Amino acid sequence: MQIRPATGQDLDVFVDTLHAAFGLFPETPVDGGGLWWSALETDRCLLASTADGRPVGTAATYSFELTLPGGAVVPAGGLTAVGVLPTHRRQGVLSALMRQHLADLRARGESVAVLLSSEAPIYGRFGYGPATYTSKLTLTRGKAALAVPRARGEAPAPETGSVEVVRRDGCGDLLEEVYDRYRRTQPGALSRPHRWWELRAGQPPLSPAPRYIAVHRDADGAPDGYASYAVEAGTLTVDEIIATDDAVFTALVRYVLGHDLVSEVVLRHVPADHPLRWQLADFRAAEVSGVTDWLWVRLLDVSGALTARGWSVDGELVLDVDDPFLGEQGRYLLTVRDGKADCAPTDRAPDLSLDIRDLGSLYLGGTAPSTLVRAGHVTAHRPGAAALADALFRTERAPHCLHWF
Ligand SMILES: CC(=O)SCCNC(=O)CCNC(=O)[C@H](O)C(C)(C)COP(=O)(O)OP(=O)(O)OC[C@H]1O[C@@H](n2cnc3c(N)ncnc32)[C@H](O)[C@@H]1OP(=O)(O)O
Repeated sequence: MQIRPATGQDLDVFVDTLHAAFGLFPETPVDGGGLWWSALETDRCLLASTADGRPVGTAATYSFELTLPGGAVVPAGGLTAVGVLPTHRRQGVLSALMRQHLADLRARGESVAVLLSSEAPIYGRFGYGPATYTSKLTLTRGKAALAVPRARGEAPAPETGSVEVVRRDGCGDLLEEVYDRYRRTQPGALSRPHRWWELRAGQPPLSPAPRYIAVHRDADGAPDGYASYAVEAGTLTVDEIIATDDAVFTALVRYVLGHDLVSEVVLRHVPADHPLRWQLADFRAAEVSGVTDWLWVRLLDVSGALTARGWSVDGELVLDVDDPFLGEQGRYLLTVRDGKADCAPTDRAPDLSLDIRDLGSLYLGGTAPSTLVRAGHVTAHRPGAAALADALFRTERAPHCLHWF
């Protein structure tokens, strides 16, 4: 078997091989991912072939940026389009593709790798762990009134913004601009490269599927949020609400809840810790379902990655990190002062021992170290070590990613 980078001439073969691996036909419905393959970066596609040149496996990488806790934005190679023909499975084709993929990322200096996993058991062995989570909220419209805010102290700011409804095709660059502003403030969010918007590649509102867009504007008329939605058989389904602050999110929820001839509003992709349920007059008017992992993270440079993110409390922690797939092992002293970390090799006794996949799960603050200690994945070597790690890794808001790739 050989692994080689694809060329522009290989694109049809690449896409055909991938579709055969999934048992799909190339006419992917627009709602299922739009013209996803048109956004592939050919120079970051890998083809695995048999000795006689027959293609049997594929993998591709997107050049994303990932927002970290603290607001830093770093390059992150997004693995996608992984497929091995049913006739060649469980013979090590994916393992060979992964070795090449991770080596390519390191050669480019990317210290964080990400993916969305079709099946949860596949990628842990390659060092990836689930790092962000998402859920679906179903609101029974008749019960789901928003309550009057009841915080003491300052009166809530009066709503000065406005909402305008446009069709997706009439939005121009507005969605791209608003999304880009939002993703820079949301840990766990990925960039959506300009090509994706240009080519209408991805799930709605990127895809050509028809959608209405409720655009929120601030008091000066500048767009600061949107909701992409469609109504069918009395259910209004929101693909995504992108809001540059919580008040804009609430205003867009108020808009969709006010839609006539709708009995149910479904919000796809709501972060696990979202305050919306607390804003309803009836806490049970929102049913949470489909809670699932979304973005998986793999670190390729432990020190580089840990020093890139921001931290909210001071402290010191010694981490013993094992990376079985790459055959690496390291012990690091993480020292956090004033929001920044220093991370250096050490021979001090470890506080926690963990696999690189677990560090990927902790990295964005979406998984508590104590949860993985209790699950038996991470070893805490002294009392209080897990609580200290919880305090260090915790972020003010859960990381969240709603980009599909
Ligand atoms: C980021 C993305 O693109 S996600 C999309 C992934 N693709 C798909 O789901 C399409 C359908 N599935 C496939 O094409 C293939 O089954 C793949 C790509 C998941 C796996 O490819 P293979 O070449 O069979 O994997 P490979 O032989 O390298 O397996 C390595 C190890 O992972 C295990 N493994 C591979 N796939 C799975 C799976 N779906 N579930 C559980 N274990 C798995 C193998 O058993 C093997 O374990 P071992 O080392 O203990 O023997």
